Amino acid sequence: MHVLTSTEMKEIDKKTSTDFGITEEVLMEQAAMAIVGEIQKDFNKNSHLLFMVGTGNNGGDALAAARILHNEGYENIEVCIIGDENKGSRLFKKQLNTLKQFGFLDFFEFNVDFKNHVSTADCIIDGLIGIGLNGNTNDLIKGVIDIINTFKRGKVLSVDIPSGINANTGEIMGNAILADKTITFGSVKLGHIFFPGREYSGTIKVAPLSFPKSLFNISHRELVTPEMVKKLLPKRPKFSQKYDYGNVLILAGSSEFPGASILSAIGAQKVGAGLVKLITPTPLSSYVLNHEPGIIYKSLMKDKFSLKDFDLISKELKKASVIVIGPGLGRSDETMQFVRNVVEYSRVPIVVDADALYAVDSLSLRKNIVLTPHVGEMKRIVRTDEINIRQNYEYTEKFAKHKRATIVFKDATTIITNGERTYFNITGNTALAKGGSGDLLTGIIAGLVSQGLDVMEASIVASYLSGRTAEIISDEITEYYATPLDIAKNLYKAISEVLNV
Ligand SMILES: NC(=O)C1=CN([C@@H]2O[C@H](COP(=O)(O)OP(=O)(O)OC[C@H]3O[C@@H](n4cnc5c(N)ncnc54)[C@H](OP(=O)(O)O)[C@@H]3O)[C@@H](O)[C@H]2O)[C@@H](O)CC1
Ligand SMILES: Nc1ncnc2c1ncn2[C@@H]1O[C@H](COP(=O)(O)OP(=O)(O)O)[C@@H](O)[C@H]1O
Ligand SMILES: [K+]
Repeated sequence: MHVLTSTEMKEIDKKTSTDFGITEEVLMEQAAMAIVGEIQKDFNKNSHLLFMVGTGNNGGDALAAARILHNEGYENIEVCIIGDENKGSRLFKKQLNTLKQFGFLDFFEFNVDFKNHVSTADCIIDGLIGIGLNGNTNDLIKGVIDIINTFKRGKVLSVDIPSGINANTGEIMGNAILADKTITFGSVKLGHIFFPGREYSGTIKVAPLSFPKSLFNISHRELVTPEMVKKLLPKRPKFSQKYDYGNVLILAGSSEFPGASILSAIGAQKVGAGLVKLITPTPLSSYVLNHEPGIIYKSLMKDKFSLKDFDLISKELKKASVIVIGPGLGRSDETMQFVRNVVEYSRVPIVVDADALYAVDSLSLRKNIVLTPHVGEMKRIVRTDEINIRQNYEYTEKFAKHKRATIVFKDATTIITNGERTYFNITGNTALAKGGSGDLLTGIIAGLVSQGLDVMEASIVASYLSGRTAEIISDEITEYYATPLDIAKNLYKAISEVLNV
C-alpha cells in the first residue's frame, strides 16, 4: 500500500475527476458510505451520534454520512457545525443543503452546553479538518478539540485523519483529536504512520473508493505489508543444500561488548542462512555453543579488532556472500581502521551497524551496503540534533542518496530507503526497545541477503519479521518480559504467519 502526502492525495483526487470522469461528488458519496459502514458495525439506530463538522470537504464527508444514516432511520443524530457556513467549500455547502432537504433538523450551536452533548454521545464523528489542515489549529477549533478529548465518554471516529494531525508528518498542530478509529480514503497518509499521528489515529481503516490504482504510483513510498513480505521471502526448494543459502560472515564483538555478536549470528541462522561464521576478537565459544552449536565460530584471542587482523580474515572475506560488521565492536581508532578496510576491499553486500557506522563516514559507499542506525546513531552520523529526523523521512531519503547506500533508520516506525524508493515498517512494540534488538535485526538482514535478497528487500523482510514476532510473543509473555533472544527463538511464528497469508 502506498503512503501518501496530502499533496499527492489531492493530485490523485483531481486526476480521478479530470482524467477518469469520476467527480468529487461521487468520491464524497463513496467516502460517506464508507463512514456509514464503520458506524453501522458498532452502533444501532438508537445510538447517540454526534457529528462534528468543519466547513471544508472533510465536513462535507461527515454531513453526507449524517444524511445517509438519518435516511436509514438513525434517530439520535446531532450535527454541530464549527466555523462560518457561508465561507465553506462548494461541496460542504452542497451537502448542507442536501441534508436539510432530507428533512434533517437537529443542528446545534457550539456553546456552553457543548460538553453535555460530547459526554452523552455514544460516537463522535470527527469531520472538523482533514488533509486540508493549514497550520496550528485556531482558537475555535482548539477549544472544540480540547473539550472532545476531555469529556468524551463514547468512541471517536475520525474522518480521513484526526483533526489537528499533520497528514505529512504525524505531528500535532496545536492540538488534535484522539480517535479510537480513523477511516481514511484511497490509501494511508504519512501522518497515520508516524507518531504521534499513528497513536492519535487509533485503528486505521482504508476505504479504497473509486480511485484508479495506477494513480497511486505518483508516490515512491510504501507501507510494508504481510503480502509484500510473503512475496519476498526466499524460496527453499527441496533439491538444495546449505551452499544454496549463502555464507554469512559476522565481524563483531569486543571484550567490552561480547553479547551483540551472538545475537547477530543467531538472527542470521534462525532466518535460514546456509552457513554462519562468527569471528570475534575475544573468546566466547561456550556462549556461542550454548546458544547455537551450528554457528561456526572463531576467536582472534584479543580485546578488539585492529588493522593487522585484516590479513588474517581476508580469506574469509572472499568466501562470504554477505558480511555483517559492527555490533559490539567498540570505537577505538584501530578498530575503525579495520572496519574501513573491510568495507573498502569487499564487493559483497555488507550490513554496517552500531559502532561501524562511525567508521564509514568518510567512505563512498555503494547500493549493496546497508547502514542500520537507530535514532541516536542517525543524529550523530548526520551530525544534527536540531531537526526532528524521526518524522523527517525526506531527510533520510536524501542521506541515502548522498551516501549512495541503503539506510534502515530503526525506530517505532522504521524507514527503509535507497533514496529512490522508501518503505515504512510499523510492526513491533516496546519489547524491541531493549539493548540487543538491533544486533538481532542486523543478523536477520544478513541471513536473508545470503539467501539471495538484495539489501533493500532483506531489510524490509527483516524489519517486518522482527517486529511482528515481538507483537506475537508480547501477547504471550508481555512487552516487559520479552528479550532479543526470545524474539530470535520465536521468529518462526512470524514466518509461519506470513507463509499462511
Ligand atoms: N482528496 C480526496 O480525494 C477526497 C477527499 N475527501 C475529503 O476532503 C478532505 C479534504 O478537504 P479540503 O481540501 O476541503 O480540506 P479540509 O480537510 O476539509 O480542511 C479545510 C477546512 O479546515 C479548516 N482549517 C484548515 N486548517 C485549519 C486550522 N489550522 N485551524 C482551523 N481550521 C482549519 C479550513 O478553514 P479555513 O482555513 O478555510 O478558514 C477549512 O474549513 C479530506 O480530508 C477528505 O475528508 C473525500 O471527500 C473523498 C475524496
Ligand atoms: N517502540 C518500538 N516499536 C517498534 N519497534 C521498536 C520500538 N523500539 C525499538 N524498536 C526496534 O528495535 C530495534 C532496536 O535497535 P537498536 O536500538 O539498534 O538496538 P541495539 O543497538 O541495542 O541492538 C530496531 O529494529 C527498532 O526499529
Ligand atoms: K478529521
